[in-house]
Amino acid sequence: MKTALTIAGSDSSGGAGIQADLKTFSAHGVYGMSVIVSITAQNTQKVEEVEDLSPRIIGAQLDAVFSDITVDAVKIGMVSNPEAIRVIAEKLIQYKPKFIVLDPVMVSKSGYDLLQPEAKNVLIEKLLPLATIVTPNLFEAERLINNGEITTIEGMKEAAKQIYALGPQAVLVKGGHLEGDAVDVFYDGKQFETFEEERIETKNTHGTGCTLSSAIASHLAKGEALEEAIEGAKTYIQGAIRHSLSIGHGSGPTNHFFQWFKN
Ligand SMILES: Nc1ncnc2c1ncn2[C@@H]1O[C@H](COP(=O)(O)OP(=O)(O)OP(=O)(O)O)[C@@H](O)[C@H]1O
Ligand SMILES: Cc1ncc(COP(=O)(O)O)c(N)n1
Repeated sequence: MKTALTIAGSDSSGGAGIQADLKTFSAHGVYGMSVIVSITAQNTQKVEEVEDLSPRIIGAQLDAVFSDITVDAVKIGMVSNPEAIRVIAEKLIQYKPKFIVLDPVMVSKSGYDLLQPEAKNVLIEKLLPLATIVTPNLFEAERLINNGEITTIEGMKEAAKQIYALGPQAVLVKGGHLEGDAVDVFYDGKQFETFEEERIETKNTHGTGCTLSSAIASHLAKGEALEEAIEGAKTYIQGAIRHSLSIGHGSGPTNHFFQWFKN
């Protein structure tokens, strides 16, 4: 069985973060493992509190996994602070996993900062160059390049190019927050490709970015080429949003088992 590792924050409500990633890996038939960077007390309405784990225990989790198990793909989500980012980068350079999908999580859908402001430049410097692909949403893409608001597909293409110049092997700028269809723009330094699905009208989009990035990691772990992996992940996220769950009083989670259990 192929394996994937998520390095991210825990979401107590199970809709985003580590929990969404592990459910996504399972739904793809990939064996999931986790390195927890931070613990959030959150639900579908808000993030109440965040507590970061020490760089020491983050490093120890990474050593424990990589020293024993072959990791076919890594997904990185919420990394919270500069010290955590530094130890993650150091260990990834040491262990050299074949694929790294970096979701540069900055702010929760409910508006809480999940990346400390001073950590942004460390993420750019230390993690972007290690990424097989980085998957910012519009807000994150704007913050990565500090070049104004992105409001069009052309703007997403320009942003993808500028983010590519920061060192990742490829970029997928997600258009979930744009008007109209859900269009994501891919750039790998050679060509652009757009991945398009019909927009689904729902408030239940908690964890969509986490789900998409771990679905890409799952497909890469199974040996698919990058564009094929994105295509597969985009089909998956569409089903997971279409059958998303009205759990809680706020923005409900994606449904990872929609093939078997439609809500
Ligand atoms: N309402 C929707 N209908 C269809 N696809 C959507 C919808 N909202 C988001 N998507 C898709 O879901 C994926 C995640 O995009 P989004 O821009 O929401 O990421 P995100 O903001 O990082 O997510 P989150 O922070 O909630 O985890 C993208 O492929 C996007 O196109
Ligand atoms: C631990 C963790 N990681 C990521 C997100 C982003 O997801 P969303 O933007 O849907 O709130 C989150 N809320 N919590």
